Amino acid sequence: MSVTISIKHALKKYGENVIIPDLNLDIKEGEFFTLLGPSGCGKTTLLRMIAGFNSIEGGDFYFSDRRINDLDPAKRNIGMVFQNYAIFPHMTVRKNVEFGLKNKKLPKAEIASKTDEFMKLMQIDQYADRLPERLSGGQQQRVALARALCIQPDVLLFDEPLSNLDAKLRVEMRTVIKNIQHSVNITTVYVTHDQEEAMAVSDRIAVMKDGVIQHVGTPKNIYQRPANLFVSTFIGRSNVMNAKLVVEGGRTYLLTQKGHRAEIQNVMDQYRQNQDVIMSVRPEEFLLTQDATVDGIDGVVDDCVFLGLNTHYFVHLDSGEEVEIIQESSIDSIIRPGTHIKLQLNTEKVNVFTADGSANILTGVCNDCAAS
Ligand SMILES: Nc1ncnc2c1ncn2[C@@H]1O[C@H](COP(=O)(O)OP(=O)(O)OP(=O)(O)O)[C@@H](O)[C@H]1O
Repeated sequence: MSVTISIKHALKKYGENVIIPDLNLDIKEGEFFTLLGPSGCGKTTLLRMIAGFNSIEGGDFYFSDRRINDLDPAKRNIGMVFQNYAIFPHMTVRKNVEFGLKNKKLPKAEIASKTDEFMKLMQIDQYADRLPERLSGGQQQRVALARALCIQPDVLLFDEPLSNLDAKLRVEMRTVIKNIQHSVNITTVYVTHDQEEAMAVSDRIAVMKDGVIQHVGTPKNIYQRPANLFVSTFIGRSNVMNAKLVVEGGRTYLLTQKGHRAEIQNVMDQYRQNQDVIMSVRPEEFLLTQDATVDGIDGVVDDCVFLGLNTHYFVHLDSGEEVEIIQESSIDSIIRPGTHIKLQLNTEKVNVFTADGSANILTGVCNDCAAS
């Protein structure tokens, strides 16, 4: 049976160092939930608190209605696939998979049938009698996954499970993990620092920094309406520029450094006032034209990189700012370095933050964090 995970006011310290000051989080039943953030932000620490391997200095952890703070890790019914939680090298694939079932002291026939079932599910049944050293990295992770799944856990925990694999296998294995998770529907917490991996597998993502959750939302919401400047620059690429918000006659405009003005509709009421802001634009969201009569931001192409489907332009704006623009490639319209161009802002696609970067001032930020 799958469970919800609820974390209320979690506090974690190592000695005097506060790693997680006050964290609140609600994970839904059957959800694929990812903790994403830069190295050292506390993802593994939080995962290990959920697993029961780390002490909890404050707060409450629940699996559904059951408080688990003092529950022994072995009694939490958790399946784990950790980067350094390697499968046993001296045991065959079959013995590795049946390990958890033996610990549960299930009848022999049930152990054999469940082991077969999960080796088949993970497509490793043909290697049942091999030792792990004769398997590829991807196959070894399939063994780890089969071992985690066959005990029918309430919760699955993954800590950077793909980081030892090469790029191609990482992409293949993340699809395997996502599909298996959806078919077994077990509440899953997945730790990674790779934002593309997080976007590819997750139902929802929590972006963390310094032990504090910055934004909880679907991959699409986090990408399109990041809650603050940190999230905007950590997830995907963003061009960040200084701008001013100008309110005139009931209308709101974004004024860029060289005086270009574009009307913006979706500013939250409490922020609708003249103020310095930071504007962030995804490289694919600029409209770039060579038409000098268009009302746009002036710049000169410094470099262009043709990458097949897309062409990347590096543009020097008259304000001194540098931006990257991605356009779909078209054989006859590659713009050469040195060309004067105009950039138009699609104000529905830009994000605008307070001058300190701490908040997105546009509507549409959906922060599902319990603490917010
Ligand atoms: N056993 C420990 N004793 C003291 N400090 C620790 C211990 N484990 C982790 N830390 C510190 O806690 C902070 C968070 O570490 P944690 O491993 O949770 O980060 P992370 O986000 O998972 O990073 P990474 O992606 O590099 O694994 C780091 O500053 C780390 O140095």
